[in-house]
Amino acid sequence: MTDKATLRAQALTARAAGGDRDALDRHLIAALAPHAGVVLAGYWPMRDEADPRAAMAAHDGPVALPVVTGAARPLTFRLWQGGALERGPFGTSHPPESAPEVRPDVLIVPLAGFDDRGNRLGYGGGFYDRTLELLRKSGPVLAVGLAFEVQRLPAIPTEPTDQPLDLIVTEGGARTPLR
Ligand SMILES: Nc1nc2c(c(=O)[nH]1)N(C=O)[C@@H](CNc1ccc(C(=O)N[C@@H](CCC(=O)O)C(=O)O)cc1)CN2
Ligand SMILES: Nc1ncnc2c1ncn2[C@@H]1O[C@H](COP(=O)(O)OP(=O)(O)OP(=O)(O)O)[C@@H](O)[C@H]1O
Repeated sequence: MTDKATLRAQALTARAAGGDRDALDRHLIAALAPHAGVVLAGYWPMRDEADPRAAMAAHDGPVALPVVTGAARPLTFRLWQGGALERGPFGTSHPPESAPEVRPDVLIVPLAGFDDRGNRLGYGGGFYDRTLELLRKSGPVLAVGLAFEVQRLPAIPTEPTDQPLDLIVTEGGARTPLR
C-alpha cells in the first residue's frame, strides 16, 4: 500500500481542482441539521480546503473554532460569534483568548484525503487524531469529514493512533463509512 506521505501529496494536489461549492454547502447543512442546539466546531479554511463557513453560519447553536496550543498537543476550541480572529501557527486563524473554551459535540474535520472506511489524512501533525481521542474519552462526539470527491483515496494505511470519521460530506453527498 502507498505510504501516507505519498498519498497526502497526491490528495493535496488533487484537492486544488475543488468541486461544486454550492452542492457541498447544501449537503453539509443537511447533514448537520439534526444536530441543532449542540456545540459545532468548524474551521477557518486555508489554501484549497473545502469551506465549511456557510454551514457554520446556518448552525442553530454555538459555533467554535480550533486553536493550536502546541506541536504535540490536542486542539482546544473557542466559541466564535462572528468577531475578529487572530493569526495562529501554520496559517490558522482563531478567536482571541477572551472567547470561552467549549467542548464540541460535532466537529467538521478538514481533510487532505479520505477513504470509504472513514480513514482520514490531514497535514500530518496528528492534531485531529489527538483531539478526537481526547474528546471521545469524555463523551459522544461526531466527526464529520469535509472534502471534495477528488480527495477520495482507494485506501489509507492506518496507525493505532488514527481516529476515524463518523461521516464524510462532499459535493456528492454524505457517506457513512463502511466498517
Ligand atoms: N483550516 C484548518 N484549520 C486547522 C487545521 C486544518 O487542517 N485546517 N488543523 C489541522 O490539524 C489544525 C492546525 N494544524 C495545522 C497543521 C499543519 C498545517 C500545515 O499547513 N502544515 C504545512 C506547513 C504549513 C506552513 O508552513 O505554512 C506542512 O506541514 O506541510 C496547517 C495546520 C487546526 N486548524
Ligand atoms: N493520540 C496520539 N498520541 C501520540 N501520537 C499521536 C496521536 N495521534 C497521532 N499521533 C502521531 O501524530 C503523527 C501524525 O499523524 P497522522 O499522519 O495521522 O496525521 P494527520 O491525521 O494527517 O494530521 P492531523 O490530525 O493534524 O490532521 C503520527 O506519527 C502519530 O503517531
